[in-house]
Amino acid sequence: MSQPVDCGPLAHSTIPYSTTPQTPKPPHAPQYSSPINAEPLHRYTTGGYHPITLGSLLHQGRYKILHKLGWGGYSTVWAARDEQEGKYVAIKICVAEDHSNRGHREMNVLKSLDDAQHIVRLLDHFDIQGPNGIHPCLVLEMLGPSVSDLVEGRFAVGRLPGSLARGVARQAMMGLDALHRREIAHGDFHIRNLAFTIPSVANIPEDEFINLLGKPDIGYVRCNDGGRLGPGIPEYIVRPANIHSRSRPLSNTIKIVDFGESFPQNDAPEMLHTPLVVRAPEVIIKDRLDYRVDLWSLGCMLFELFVGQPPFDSFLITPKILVEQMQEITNEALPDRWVPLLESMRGKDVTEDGGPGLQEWLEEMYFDGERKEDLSRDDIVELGRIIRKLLRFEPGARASVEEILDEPWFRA
Ligand SMILES: Nc1ncnc2c1ncn2[C@@H]1O[C@H](COP(=O)(O)OP(=O)(O)OP(=O)(O)O)[C@@H](O)[C@H]1O
Repeated sequence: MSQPVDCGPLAHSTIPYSTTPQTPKPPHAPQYSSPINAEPLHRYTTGGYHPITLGSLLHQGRYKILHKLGWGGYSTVWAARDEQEGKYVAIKICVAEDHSNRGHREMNVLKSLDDAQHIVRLLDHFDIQGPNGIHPCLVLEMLGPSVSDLVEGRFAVGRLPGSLARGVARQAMMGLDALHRREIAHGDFHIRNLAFTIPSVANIPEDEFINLLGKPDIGYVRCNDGGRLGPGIPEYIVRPANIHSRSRPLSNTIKIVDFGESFPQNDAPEMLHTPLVVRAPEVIIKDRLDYRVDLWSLGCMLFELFVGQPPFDSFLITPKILVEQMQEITNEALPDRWVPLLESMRGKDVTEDGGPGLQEWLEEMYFDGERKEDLSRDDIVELGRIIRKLLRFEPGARASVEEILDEPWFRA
């Protein structure tokens, strides 16, 4: 009898872009609560997040924490003033797991990409020791909202105008091409990991900078049984700054962020935590991985950038159904070596109802009659042809980023 295949973290299959904390949520009632809903409090534990307060000084007093910019499954990210250089930066304080391999991996990759265009700049790095362990800290250039935050915050139609989408796609591909030329894979390539740059805030006074981000909104943490907070628990949770509000000027430049899943070509991991909607089929099937996982994700990203939603639906789906959806949309047979692996996966079969192919699906989604359409049918046909070159099951059959960048449609 065939063995079921462990398909990795399925917990986030219900939410398209959720992150994957490595420590499972405790089964019992939460011990702590805060009126501000941000990073999960149960992750403030040994190996988890570092508790921090506004005004803290890090790295021998060089960086002063002023606001929170965001959080992910592996870090909290803070706006800080570099007192030495008189400028504002983002500090990504990673979790302390295994002395955070992920944080160090991200740091090493960014160090090797110092001169690459469309990649977030690493300005400095250091470790801090706290009650939950030793945390790698990455000092990054401060960026603005992600592409998806911008769409949510400023484009009621749920997608970018076609010309902006084309510019974003081109820049994302230039950044990815720079990575691939250095034989590095991103491993987590999607529109949430593309962020717009912001106009320089280098020389403004601290109170003006805080005004720009909005006064921090904090919610005190309390112990649900009325007891005292443990040593690794923060005094309060800060609501991330709303940097995508309409009033703030933005540039048209984007950069790729979040290199925590990146890997060099000669040291591929066995598993990646890319969100299920953009996860390459070889990751789901558990075949060998290499940088070409990014090419599949790029195909999904292009679809989502122009259409406003990803091509595959991962809502309450099993990996097996997702691969079957991929087969339907790409209209491709699975590589022979994957067939037994797919068969052995848990999950019920879908009925053979012959759903739409990629081109049909793209047109149906783009010309849905509800959203502004500023690209022509010819544009969408071209886009479909390009995406088709990326959404190929065999990694070796996928077009390189360079080839896609060279497409006349992207050079127009
Ligand atoms: N350089 C930056 N400038 C401004 N904000 C940033 C920057 N880097 C990260 N952020 C904010 O912090 C959030 C978390 O960052 P990031 O995705 O890198 O963390 P992570 O812990 O690796 O997350 P994930 O679980 O998504 O892998 C981002 O969604 C973004 O809102």
